[in-house]
Amino acid sequence: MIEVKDVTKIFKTKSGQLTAVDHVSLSVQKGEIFGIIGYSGAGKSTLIRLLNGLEKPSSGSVIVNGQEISSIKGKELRKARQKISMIFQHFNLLWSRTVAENIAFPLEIAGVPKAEREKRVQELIELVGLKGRGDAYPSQLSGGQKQRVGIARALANNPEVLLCDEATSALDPETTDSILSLLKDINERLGLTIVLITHEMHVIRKICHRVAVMQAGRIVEQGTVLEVFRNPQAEITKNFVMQVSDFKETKEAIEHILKNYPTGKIVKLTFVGNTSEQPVISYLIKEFQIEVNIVHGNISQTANGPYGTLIVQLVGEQEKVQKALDKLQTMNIQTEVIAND
Ligand SMILES: Nc1ncnc2c1ncn2[C@@H]1O[C@H](COP(=O)(O)OP(=O)(O)OP(=O)(O)O)[C@@H](O)[C@H]1O
Repeated sequence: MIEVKDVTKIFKTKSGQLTAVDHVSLSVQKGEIFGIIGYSGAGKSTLIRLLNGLEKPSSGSVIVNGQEISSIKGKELRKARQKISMIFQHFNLLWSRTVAENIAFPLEIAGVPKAEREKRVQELIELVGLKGRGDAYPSQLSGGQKQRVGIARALANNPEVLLCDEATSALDPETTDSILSLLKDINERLGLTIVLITHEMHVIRKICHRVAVMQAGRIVEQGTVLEVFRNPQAEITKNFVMQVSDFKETKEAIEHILKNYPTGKIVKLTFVGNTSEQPVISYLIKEFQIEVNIVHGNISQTANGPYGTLIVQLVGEQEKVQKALDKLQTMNIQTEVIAND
């Protein structure tokens, strides 16, 4: 659905040339939710603007829905853009228009007749959960409701792709979750391809199928969300994964247990998919006659399935502890020894 091939974007600034996007390649499948995560200045906004032709690459090509967005312009580009919608962090609503009139706006531009427009607006209002609020003005809505209007407006012309530029960054955590659920629901119901940019790993974990991590204009890592969570490679990715893993608590818990139980091995176990539901602890105790103390545990749901980490202290004869670790590997549970006695 989307092919970004070796794209570089260089801006000319007063202080010289600035490479915002640096030899980026990625592909997004139809119906997928693809997340791009990075800190401020990583080049995410520039990359997403390249996807709808708001920016032109300095080199490389961008193909969306079979059309080379990077080389078309004028009327042809405007037409292609109707199928590539976007929602924004600050919603970008028209403040003097009602909810219904905001949603109708892209339909007016596309020349849809009035009766058809009104019908479509009502459908969209219901789809995003704003029934009864059609006559309200944006200033009368909460942040979450404003973003729902943004989503309805973006869906008006039945796009193939929805681009989300930090769409939940201005919202509180609960509202963020409700907007993410709405996006996931729309993705599933309409088969809409979604590309989102964010600096929050929570957003990636909650709805994305695949993720690319961006740093200084480059993609330093990409893969399924489950794989990246389980086995982050780059330092920056490890930091992002830590955002959602209560690491501080874990560190304190490990220090506490090391002080109180200075024997045994402290091991981090990582489970994915079905392995997260196996009765591992009781199995280890029974099978290897070792003591297993739980230090910390956490299971998260991702769009690719559950993923969990468990930090345990294993105490017992060294040989038995080693056998238990070997066995865990064969059960597709990743083990990492954090501290030895
Ligand atoms: N039109 C422009 N002209 C000059 N420099 C630009 C332009 N747009 C972006 N940049 C620069 O390109 C780099 C990447 O910016 P970009 O906005 O794409 O990053 P980002 O990851 O989206 O960060 P943020 O979330 O802060 O917007 C930054 O150094 C920025 O200053």
